[in-house]
Amino acid sequence: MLTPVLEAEGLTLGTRLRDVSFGLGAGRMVAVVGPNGAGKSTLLQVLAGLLHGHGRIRWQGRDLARIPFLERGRSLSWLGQESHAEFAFPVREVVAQGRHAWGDDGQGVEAALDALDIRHLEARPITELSGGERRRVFLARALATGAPLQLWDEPAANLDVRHALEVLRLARDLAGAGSTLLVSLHDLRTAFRFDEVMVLDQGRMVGFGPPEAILTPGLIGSVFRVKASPAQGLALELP
Ligand SMILES: Nc1ncnc2c1ncn2[C@@H]1O[C@H](COP(=O)(O)OP(=O)(O)OP(=O)(O)O)[C@@H](O)[C@H]1O
Repeated sequence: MLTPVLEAEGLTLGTRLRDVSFGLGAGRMVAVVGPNGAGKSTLLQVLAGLLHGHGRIRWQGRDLARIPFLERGRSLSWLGQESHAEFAFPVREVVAQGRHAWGDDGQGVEAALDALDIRHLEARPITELSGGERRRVFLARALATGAPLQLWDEPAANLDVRHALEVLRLARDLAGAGSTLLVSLHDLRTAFRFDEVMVLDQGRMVGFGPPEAILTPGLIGSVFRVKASPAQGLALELP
């Protein structure tokens, strides 16, 4: 097995996260699933250094908490669950904020505007966009960081079917270029398109591995309390 680039050991935060340990390889696309309140957002925020619990996090073998602030900003990017915007910055400026840790050099901003299909919105105040448009702006900001570790909390929330598929393709392209992605989501069928899936339930990790091995009808039944059948559902693809 490849040496993990991100290692978590015994992550604990009250009852929200209980003794969660795992290792993620470079270029892996990992889905985090679990019922409401399972701890998905909490885990991503702990990894991003926004919440502080117990346990250890190592990035490329180094204690993440000891990596200097700007270097951490270049290494990891966090996309929060909410797409609320407080201030009326133009879209382009919000995307460019992703370059803060690089001295606001503006690199990658053009590519991010195109990748998230928001170039036509670049001069608009972010406060005057729809929920899905705002989501794409924040995703573009995360992308512009160029960070090799992307932590995305429900990135496709509010996105139409086409843009949701594009985000999935973008994630795959990033992983193909060597980035590691940890992405929380609710759609279990989408989770099958990831390399690995991590299942959280009441703060505990109850499964981690290839989706086919983990998302069995038995596990889905016990964690989500729904009956799952292995039959294929509606399949949607980009043209
Ligand atoms: N600010 C907070 N203070 C205390 N407890 C919180 C806070 N935010 C969330 N929680 C609790 O932590 C637990 C995990 O919440 P979290 O947001 O991580 O779940 P989630 O899996 O992301 O859920 P969802 O699918 O609803 O987004 C829940 O029991 C929740 O009530």
